[in-house]
Amino acid sequence: MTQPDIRFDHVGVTYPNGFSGLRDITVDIPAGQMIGVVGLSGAGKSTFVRSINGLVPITDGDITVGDKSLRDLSGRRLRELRSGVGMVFQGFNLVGRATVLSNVLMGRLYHTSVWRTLLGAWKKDDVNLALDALARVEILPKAYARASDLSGGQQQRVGIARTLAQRPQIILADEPVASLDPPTSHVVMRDLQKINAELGITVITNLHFLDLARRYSDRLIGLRSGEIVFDGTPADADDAAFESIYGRSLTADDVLDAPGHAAGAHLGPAS
Ligand SMILES: Nc1ncnc2c1ncn2[C@@H]1O[C@H](COP(=O)(O)OP(=O)(O)OP(=O)(O)O)[C@@H](O)[C@H]1O
Repeated sequence: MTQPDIRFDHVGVTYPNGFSGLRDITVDIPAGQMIGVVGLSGAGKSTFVRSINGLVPITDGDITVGDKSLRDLSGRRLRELRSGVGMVFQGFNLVGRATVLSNVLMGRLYHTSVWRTLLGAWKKDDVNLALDALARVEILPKAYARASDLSGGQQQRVGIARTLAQRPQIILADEPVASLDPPTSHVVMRDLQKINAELGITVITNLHFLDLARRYSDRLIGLRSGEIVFDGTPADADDAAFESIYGRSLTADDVLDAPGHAAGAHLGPAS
C-alpha cells in the first residue's frame, strides 16, 4: 500500500467561540517524514496535529490525506480515514483495569465486528499483530499485566503499541512525553523514531521541548499564534529561528536536558 502524503491548503481553524486556532496554513508533508511541531503554549500545535484526523474540524481551506479530502468528511468515511491515522496521547488513554494486551487489541476495533469485541473473541491474526506491536516497543513480557500496574513510560509504550496494531500509515503524537521524566521521554521518542525509520510510517509529534524535537525529527514546523513561522531541518533551526518561533531567546524551560533540569522543574522565569 502506498503511504499517503498530507497537504494543508490554506487551512484555518476557528473555534466555536470565535478564537482562531490556525490561520492560513499551507504545507506539504510527504509520506515517511518524522516531523516535530514546536511552539509556545497556545501556539496551535495540538490544533495542527488534531486537524489531520478530523478531531478538530477545519473551518477554512482543506487538508488532504492521500486522495481523501477532510473537508466535510463525516460518518463512515471519517472513521475509515481515522483507521489509517493512529494517535498517541499525552495521558496515554488506556483502560487501567484491562490487560496490556486488551488495550493493544483496541487498535483493531475498526477491523473487528461488534460481537467479537463484546465477547473478547479476537481473531488469532489480531492477537498476533498486537503481540508483535508489544514486542516492537519491548514490553511483550507485560502483555498480561494490568495496564494500571505499569510505569508511565511503559503505559505510553502500550499506547504506541495500540496505535501500531491499527497498522497506521500516519501516527499523530500529541505531547507524547509531557507526563514523563527525561530518561523515559528519550525512550519513547526513540520508539517513535524507530517506527518511522523501520516501518516508513509518517510520524508527526507535537513537542514542548526543543532539544527533543531537534534530536528526534528530520523536519521541524514552528508555529506561533496559529501560523507557521519556521519550516526546516533541525540544522536550520538556529537562534534566529528560535526567536521567530518563541518571540524571545531560548531558555532552560524550553530544553528537556538543560543542566540541572529536573522533570517538570522550572529553572527560572522566561526572559
Ligand atoms: N475548543 C477550543 N475552543 C476555543 N479555543 C480553543 C479550543 N482549543 C484550543 N483553543 C485555543 O486555541 C489556541 C491553540 O491551542 P492549542 O491547544 O492548539 O495550542 P498548543 O500549541 O498545543 O498549546 P499547549 O502546548 O498549551 O497545548 C489556544 O489559544 C487555545 O486556548
